[in-house]
Amino acid sequence: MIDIITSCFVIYGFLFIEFNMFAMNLCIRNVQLGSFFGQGGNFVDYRRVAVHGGSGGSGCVCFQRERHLPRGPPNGGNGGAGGSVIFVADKNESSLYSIPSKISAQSGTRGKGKDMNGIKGKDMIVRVPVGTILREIAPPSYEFLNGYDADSFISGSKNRKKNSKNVSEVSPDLDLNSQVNSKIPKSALERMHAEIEAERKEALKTASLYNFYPSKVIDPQRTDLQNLPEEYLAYLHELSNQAPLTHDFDTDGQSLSVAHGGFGGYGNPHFASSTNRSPYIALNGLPGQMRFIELELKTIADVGLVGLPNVGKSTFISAVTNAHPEIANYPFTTLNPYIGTITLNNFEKLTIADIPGIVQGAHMNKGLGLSFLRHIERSSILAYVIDLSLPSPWSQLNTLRSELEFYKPGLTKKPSIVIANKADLSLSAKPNYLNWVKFSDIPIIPVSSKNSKNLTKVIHTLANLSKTSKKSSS
Ligand SMILES: Nc1nc2c(ncn2[C@@H]2O[C@H](COP(=O)(O)OP(=O)(O)OP(=O)(O)O)[C@@H](O)[C@H]2O)c(=O)[nH]1
Ligand SMILES: [Mg+2]
Repeated sequence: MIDIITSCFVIYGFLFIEFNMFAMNLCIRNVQLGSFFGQGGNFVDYRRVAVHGGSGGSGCVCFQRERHLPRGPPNGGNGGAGGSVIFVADKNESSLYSIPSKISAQSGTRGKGKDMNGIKGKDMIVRVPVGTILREIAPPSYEFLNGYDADSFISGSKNRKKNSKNVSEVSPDLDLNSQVNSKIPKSALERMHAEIEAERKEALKTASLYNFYPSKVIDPQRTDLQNLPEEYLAYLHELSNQAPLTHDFDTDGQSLSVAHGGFGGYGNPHFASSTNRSPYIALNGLPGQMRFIELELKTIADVGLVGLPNVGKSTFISAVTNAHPEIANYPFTTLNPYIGTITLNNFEKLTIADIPGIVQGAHMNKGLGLSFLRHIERSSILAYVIDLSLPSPWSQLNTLRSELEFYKPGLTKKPSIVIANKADLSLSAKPNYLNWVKFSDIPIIPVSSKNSKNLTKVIHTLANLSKTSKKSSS
């Protein structure tokens, strides 16, 4: 049991410092991200966050005292539990921009006399867009930060630093023994002193879970110190053995408690027994869970529009849905994804995602790179928007397909169509189309998004494809 307690405190002591450093580091990163996304509004689709449940309040040591009752029964209240950090998927959110880099829930307050229990800490509710994927990551390492020395924060933290890369890698037994063994001196007397010191430290660690009445001296030999309540031990065990978390917030209203609040300590009535009717001990509250997570927003739309820059993707989505991204005659007008919705004749909804343009070599970070493809990765249908007025328009499709395959092999296997846009623009548009349909392996629909020509045909085709893919997946 002492091992569990020791490991908890070692891990949590260190993680607390990691937690603050992590948040500090993210502040630096966010400034950089902010300037990048400054041009395209407040859109952020990736965040790393440190999450901390509130600590539990301590139990109280107190006795009923009245004029006629000089030695009354114990009446110290229990500490309030810490609040939890709860993530909720919200369809009204569209970006991770407002998620802070460090999220903590409120701590519980301590218990008071007259059986007054502490107040439970408030839960912290964090709203994330539907389509957010949450993954737990290892606590970060800060060796790259100049001048940061973990040892200056915790005395004797060398072993912890070595084991800090992954919580699950930390073995409490190993850690403790290596600390003790490394200090074993040579002479018998010194060895005995070291053993006594190690025992005393262990006893104090156990004792640190307790809240003693101030005038009482801590006696590490007390056997009642070992009788910790089951639920308290279960929580300590949970803290040191928490399983890594992954979650996909794919429906509106879905919620997940990411960091539980700490256990509130019991007041002294909990320790009253037939042999000890005036217990002078209570339990301290326990720290809340701590996790380091990454959030990645992968939009969930039925149809993903993919195309080179300036081919008319935004013009198309503006013409058929309620979304109105900026349209202009230069490349990279759109810098963030936009989601538009069409209500079909049967009142079903079809969502379409418009993303920034992709250029040849985007997988080598040309243009805006390929990271925006995460927003069409989960679409069941792909619609390639092609500028039909340019010579050999099919080469645009080849470029797009090869870039999509670079991003995620097999992505182009989804049901697809070509929206051959700007069919009104040049005389070559018609012959281009007639040549292409002869060998194309996917349907091509010539349209003019600007003049709203032939758009109903596109909507019907997309609606049918969506219906078939929904049927085959159910
Ligand atoms: N003639 C004609 N022009 C079009 C058509 N569709 C779009 N355009 C024009 O093409 C230009 C680019 O349109 P956008 O919708 O901004 O293109 P985009 O693909 O979203 O561009 P990026 O966001 O930069 O990737 C604008 O000047 C539009 O008016 C069309 O069907 N016919
Ligand atoms: Mg655009």
